[in-house]
Amino acid sequence: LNEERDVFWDCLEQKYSTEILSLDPLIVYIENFVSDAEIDYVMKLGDPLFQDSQLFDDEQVRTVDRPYRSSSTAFLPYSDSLCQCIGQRALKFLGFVEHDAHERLQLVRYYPGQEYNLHSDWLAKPKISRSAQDEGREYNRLGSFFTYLGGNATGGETYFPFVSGASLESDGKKYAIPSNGQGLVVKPVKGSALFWINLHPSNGTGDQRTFHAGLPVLSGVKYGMNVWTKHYKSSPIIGPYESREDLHEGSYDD
Ligand SMILES: O=C(O)CCC(=O)C(=O)O
Ligand SMILES: [Fe+2]
Repeated sequence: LNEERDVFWDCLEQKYSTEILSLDPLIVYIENFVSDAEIDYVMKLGDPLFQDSQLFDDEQVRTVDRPYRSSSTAFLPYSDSLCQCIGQRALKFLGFVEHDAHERLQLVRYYPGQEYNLHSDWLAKPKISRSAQDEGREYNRLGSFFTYLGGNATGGETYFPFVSGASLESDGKKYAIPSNGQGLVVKPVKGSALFWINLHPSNGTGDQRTFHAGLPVLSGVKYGMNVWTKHYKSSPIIGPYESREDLHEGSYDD
């Protein structure tokens, strides 16, 4: 039944390319962040695990809030070898930015009419980690990697209303200025990812300008994948950064 789970992936180097869409807050477009084979695999892995997407309320309790967030979510097992490769790829991307650990990978799925209204990925109160290696430590979500996994959706762009728009030279295939002229919309192109920094580097508080939405899917289905990286309270956000190797194993379940 679960034969996919027994596949062991060696971490292959993935050749991706990057473009900066916004410097402050930092938003980077990453083309080819995951391969088609990786997408096929995580979609099969996640397929039986989808449940109604949840939100955190003010007390950090998970709740379902439709229609605010009407999609489905599948948490992927941290122990899976490909999930670990993708997680390490994300952490390596961070370079001199704190990259001790990330939350469990999660898939999101939107059917027509489904959306995720305006929200921040950072949390108003720090989260308390429940993972084995950093249990009890307070953290917030420093980096967001949102990867588009395909599904032939129309609509379903990711919308940042408070970020300066894309260059007028952009052809609109990857990202564009929305029709109202305000902000940035990024199209769900299979294999591409959007990376941004959620917290103010100076003090670790949430950056309001990173509020964003997953716009309603008009037709087809949209799949995405979240990888959120952690900033521990009282750690420096920007290096020179020496990562703690002992934290690289077994971080999951947040
Ligand atoms: O669906 C999107 O385009 C964005 C999803 C998102 O922001 C999230 O899952 O936190
Ligand atoms: Fe988000």
